[in-house]
Amino acid sequence: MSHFSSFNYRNHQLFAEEIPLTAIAAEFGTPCYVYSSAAIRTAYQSFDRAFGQRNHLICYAVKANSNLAVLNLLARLGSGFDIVSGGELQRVLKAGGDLQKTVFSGVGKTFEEIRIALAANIFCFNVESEMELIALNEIAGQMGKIAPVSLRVNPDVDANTHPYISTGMKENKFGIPAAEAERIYAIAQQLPYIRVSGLDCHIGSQLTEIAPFIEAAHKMLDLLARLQATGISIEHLDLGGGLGVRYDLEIPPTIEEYVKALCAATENYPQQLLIEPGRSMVGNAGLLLTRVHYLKHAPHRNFAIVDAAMNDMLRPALYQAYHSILPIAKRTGETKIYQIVGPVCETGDFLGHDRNLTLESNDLLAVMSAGAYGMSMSSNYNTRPRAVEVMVDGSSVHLIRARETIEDLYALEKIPT
Ligand SMILES: Cc1ncc(COP(=O)(O)O)c(C=O)c1O
Ligand SMILES: N[C@@H](CCCC[NH3+])C(=O)O
Repeated sequence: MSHFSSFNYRNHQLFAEEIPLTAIAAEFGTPCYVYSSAAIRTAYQSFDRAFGQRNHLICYAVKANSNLAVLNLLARLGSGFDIVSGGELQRVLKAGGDLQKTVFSGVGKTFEEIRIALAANIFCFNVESEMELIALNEIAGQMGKIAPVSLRVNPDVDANTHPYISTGMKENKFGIPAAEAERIYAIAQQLPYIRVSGLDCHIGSQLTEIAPFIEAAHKMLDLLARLQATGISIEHLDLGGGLGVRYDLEIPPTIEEYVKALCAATENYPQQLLIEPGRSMVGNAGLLLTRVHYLKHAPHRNFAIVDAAMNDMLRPALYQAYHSILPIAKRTGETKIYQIVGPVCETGDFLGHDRNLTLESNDLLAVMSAGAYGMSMSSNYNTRPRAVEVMVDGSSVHLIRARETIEDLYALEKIPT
C-alpha cells in the first residue's frame, strides 16, 4: 500500500477515498486542502492499538492541523491534545475536546493563557523554565488552584532532522537543561500551588529513526529514577511527538514500530505514558489541490505557475521540504521538467523543483503529504485569501473551512480619519 493510503488512482484519475478530486475542484475551487477522515482515523487507531494494555494517553499536537473538524474527529476517537496557546485551548474546547486529556506546552505561555488553562482544569502544564514555574505558582495561588506540572526537560539528543525542527539539543530554546532538572523539581515540590505530576520531553519533528527517541527515553528514565530516589513521584512520562512521515524516499518507522519501541524502552515504568504526535496523525491524510494557471517555457527552465503558493504551503520555502506533486488526471505525452511555482512575489515561492510532468494549462495537481503544517502555517501574504478546506468521508465531502474573502482580510483594519 502506498503511504497515501486514502488517495489512489482509478482509471488515471486521482481519488480521495471515493471521490474524484476533479469533482472537489469543480465544487469548491482551488487552492483547496483535502483531508481524508479515514486516514486520520486509521492513524489514531494505529497509535491506540499499538499501546495494547499499556496505560497511555495520546495527545494530538494541535499545531499540526488545528481545523475544528480534525480536532472533533480526533476527540470523538478518544484523543487528548497537546496545545501551545490559549487559541489552541479554545479550539479544543470548541471542537468538543477534553481538557482533562490536554497538556499545555510552549516556552512563552502568557499569564492570561495560564489563567484560562487553570480555570479550565487542564490535565498538565509542560513547564519550560524556572521563571514560568514561579509565575504559574503565583497565578494558581491567586486563583485558589493547584497547577499540575511536568517539567519539559531538554535531554540534549540529536534528533537528526532539519535544524529548524530539532528541539531537544542543548542549544535549542526548548525545555529545562537536563542538568537543572533535579534542582527545579525540588523547587516545584516546595511550591504551595504546584503539584508535580509528570516528566516531559520532545526532541524534534520528522524523525525517521527510532534511536533518538529511545536515547531520550532512557535519559528521562534515569532522571525519573533520581527524582524518585529523592521522594518525588512522577505519575506520567510524556515522550512528546516527532515521528516522521514519508514525503519522498525516507522510510520512517511505522506507528506500530514506534509505539512498541517506546513501550519496550519504558517497560519498567508502570505509570501512564503520554505521546504528542502531530505530523504522523495527519500529514499523509491531506493534500493541497491546485490548478495550473500558466506554463512558461524559459530558455533554461520550464515553469508551471499554479494557483497555490508559499502562503498556502510554506514548508518547501522554509525548510526546502520535498512534497510529492501528482497530476489529478494522468496525461500521456512528452514530459518536461517543471519548476512548480506560485504567484507570490518571492523567488522562494515554490512548491516543488524539477518535477517531471506532462502538463497543460488548467490541469489540476495535488501537493501530497500536506495534512500537517500546511494550512496551520498558512498566511495572507500578498493579500491572498487562505485556501478552502474540505474533509472527505467515504463518498461524502464536507466543507470544513470556507475560502476567505478579500473583505475578511482587511475587516479589522482602519484608516485614521
Ligand atoms: C511540544 C511538542 N509536542 C509535539 C509536537 C508534534 O510534533 P510532530 O508533529 O513532529 O509529531 C511538537 C512539534 O514539533 C511540539 O513542539
Ligand atoms: N512546522 C514544522 C514542524 C515543527 C513542529 C513544531 N515544533 C514542519 O512543517 O515540519
